[in-house]
Amino acid sequence: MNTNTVVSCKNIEKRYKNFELKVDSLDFPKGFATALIGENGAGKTTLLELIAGLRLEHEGDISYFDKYTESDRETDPTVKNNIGYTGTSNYFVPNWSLKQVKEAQDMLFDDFDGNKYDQILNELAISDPSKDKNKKVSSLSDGNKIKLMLAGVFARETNLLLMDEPASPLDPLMRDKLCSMIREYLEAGEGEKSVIFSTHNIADMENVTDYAVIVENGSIAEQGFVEELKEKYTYVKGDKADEETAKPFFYDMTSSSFGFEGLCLSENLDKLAGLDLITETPTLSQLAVGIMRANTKLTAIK
Ligand SMILES: Nc1ncnc2c1ncn2[C@@H]1O[C@H](COP(=O)(O)OP(=O)(O)OP(=O)(O)O)[C@@H](O)[C@H]1O
Repeated sequence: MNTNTVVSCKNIEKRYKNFELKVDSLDFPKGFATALIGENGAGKTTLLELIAGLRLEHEGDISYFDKYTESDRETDPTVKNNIGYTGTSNYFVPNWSLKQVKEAQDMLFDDFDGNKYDQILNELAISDPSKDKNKKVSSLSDGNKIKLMLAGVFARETNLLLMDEPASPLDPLMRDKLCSMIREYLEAGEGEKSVIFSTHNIADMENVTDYAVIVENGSIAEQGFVEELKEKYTYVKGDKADEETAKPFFYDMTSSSFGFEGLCLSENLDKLAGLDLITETPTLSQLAVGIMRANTKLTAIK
């Protein structure tokens, strides 16, 4: 698929004492929702924060909207104003009232739409703006603090949303609502708006994930449009008797006393001809877990 790029990462290296993120080339498609998926400590937050400009020191280059550099992101307000970011922890002052949170965002962002913000807070069932304006941020639950940040970014006129695990603290209904909000945001952008989010809630976010990037041990283990990945890999199940014959042609296999199952590269399926197997299109969860397990450095998981 030929697509434009909203964020392009080239030769990125970010080192900590016990960790290195190394990304040779990663282009996030413009007009789509991309999910960053990977085990704990894989480097998803590090990558998102490098893109958001919250961690500045690194090697390599990140470009935005096909033309802007990282230095443009810092100096040109049109770039910064075009990007919304939500992190895993609340960035509003705990002692602020909801009224102060709204005023601060109104002051910080020219494109902040107060009416839209109130409407989103209402839809997210966090507050009735006419009654709750004196409620303190600190009195909100973790999920409601995340909703406050989500309302803030969705109430702005941006072309790129970066969201670090937005679904984690949300209940299932609100995850569904978040998916709708992301879909509506993309549709309103008519190909110009993009979303990049990290998630461990793969099944809940599957229907809003167009492109997936699987991050493992600081590098990109796999990436692609979900529909293309579902063609590249096939989910295969078989009986115990065929396990040893099939194993060399599996990308990732788990076995029990009854049989085996796992991901196979579709191009290898002909090598399994003659075995009594069930083949299925993998779900995004099956794809992600299989790819994560095949690439993890945690031997206990293998
Ligand atoms: N400021 C820091 N100093 C040292 N090491 C760090 C720092 N920030 C992150 N790391 C390390 O970098 C690695 C990647 O962390 P990161 O938060 O990016 O992972 P993640 O994929 O977002 O994990 P999770 O799914 O648990 O949120 C971890 O080993 C972490 O300990």
